[in-house]
Amino acid sequence: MVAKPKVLMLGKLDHAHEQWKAVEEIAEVLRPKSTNREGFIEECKAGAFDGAVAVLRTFASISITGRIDEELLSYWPSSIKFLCHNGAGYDQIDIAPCTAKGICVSNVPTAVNDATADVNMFLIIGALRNFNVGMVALRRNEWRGNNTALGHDPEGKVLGILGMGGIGKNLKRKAEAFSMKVQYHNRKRLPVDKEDGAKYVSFDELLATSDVLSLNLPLNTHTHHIISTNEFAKMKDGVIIVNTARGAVIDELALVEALNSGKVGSVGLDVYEHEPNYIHPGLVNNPTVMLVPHMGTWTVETQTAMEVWCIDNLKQAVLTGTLKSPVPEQASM
Ligand SMILES: O=CC(=O)O
Repeated sequence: MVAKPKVLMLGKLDHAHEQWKAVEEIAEVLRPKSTNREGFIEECKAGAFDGAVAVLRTFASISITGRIDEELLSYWPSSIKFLCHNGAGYDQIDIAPCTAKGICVSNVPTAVNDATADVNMFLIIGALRNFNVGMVALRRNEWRGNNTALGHDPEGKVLGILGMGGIGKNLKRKAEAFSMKVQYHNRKRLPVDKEDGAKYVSFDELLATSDVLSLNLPLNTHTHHIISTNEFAKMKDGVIIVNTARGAVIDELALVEALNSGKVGSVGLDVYEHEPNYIHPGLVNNPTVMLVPHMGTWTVETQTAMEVWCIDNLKQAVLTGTLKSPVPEQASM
C-alpha cells in the first residue's frame, strides 16, 4: 500500500469538521505533543515531523511554536514545502526565511472581509456617538451618567482609510451607506478601476483631512508604528482613530498621549500592540473609548469560512503542489 503524504497540524480547527475528514482521507496528520516552543523544537530535533510536506497553523498556535521565524524554521524538516495559515494577517510568520527555505505560505484573504468591516463600522459609530460612556453608566445603575457629551453623526464625515485592501473596500461600502465620504491612501495607488470611486490622497493629506482615520493595513516592517506622535500632530483636532488591523501599526503609548491631550477625540479598537496580555491602562480606564478584544472575525460563519479556505489551501498543496491563496510576497514563487 502506498503511504499517505504527511501533514503537520499546529493548533485546532473547531468548525469545518467535514472538510477536515477529507484531509484525513488523503493525508496522515501529525500533531505536536508539546505545548511550548522549547518542547516543539525538541520534537523537531527528534524527527517527529520528518516527512511532513505541508503545515496548517492557526493564529492561537503561536502558544505552541512562538513566531515562525528563521530559528524555528532551521529545525523544520526539509520535506516541508507549504505553510497554510488560518487568518488574513500573517504577521506571526517571517516570510523571507520561509521563501529562502522554499516554503510557500498561504493566508485566508477575502473570507474575513465582511465580519471585520462590520466590527470596524461598529467601532466608528460607537466612537462617534460616545456610546461606551452611556453603556458603562447604565451598568453602574447611573442611566446615561452625568454630563455625558453628545456624540456626532457619521453623515457627511470624512472617513480616511489607510490600507484599501479587501477589508478597506468592504468598509468603504458600509461607510457610504451611512453617508460618510471616503478617501484612502495606499503606498501604491490602486488602478482606477479597482478604487470603487474612492478618492486617493497622499499619506499627509489623509492625516490632515480625515474626521475618522481607519487603519486597515497589514502589520509588517514598513507599517510598524506608522501612526505615532508626528502623525497625530498632523491630524484634525478631535479626530477619531479606529483600528481592526493589528495593534502595532499604531504606537499605543503615543495614542494614549494624543487621547489625553484631546488631540484624538475618541478611539475604537479591536486590536492592541501587546495583546492579549497587556492593554494600556490609558485605554482600559478611559470610558470614552470603544474597546473590543480582537473579535473582528469572531462569528460562526466567518470562522467556518476561514477554516474551509485554509483546508482548501492544505489540500491543494498536498494534491497539486500549489496554493489557492499564496501571500502577496510570494505571488511569483
Ligand atoms: O485578525 C484576524 C485575521 O488576521 O484573520
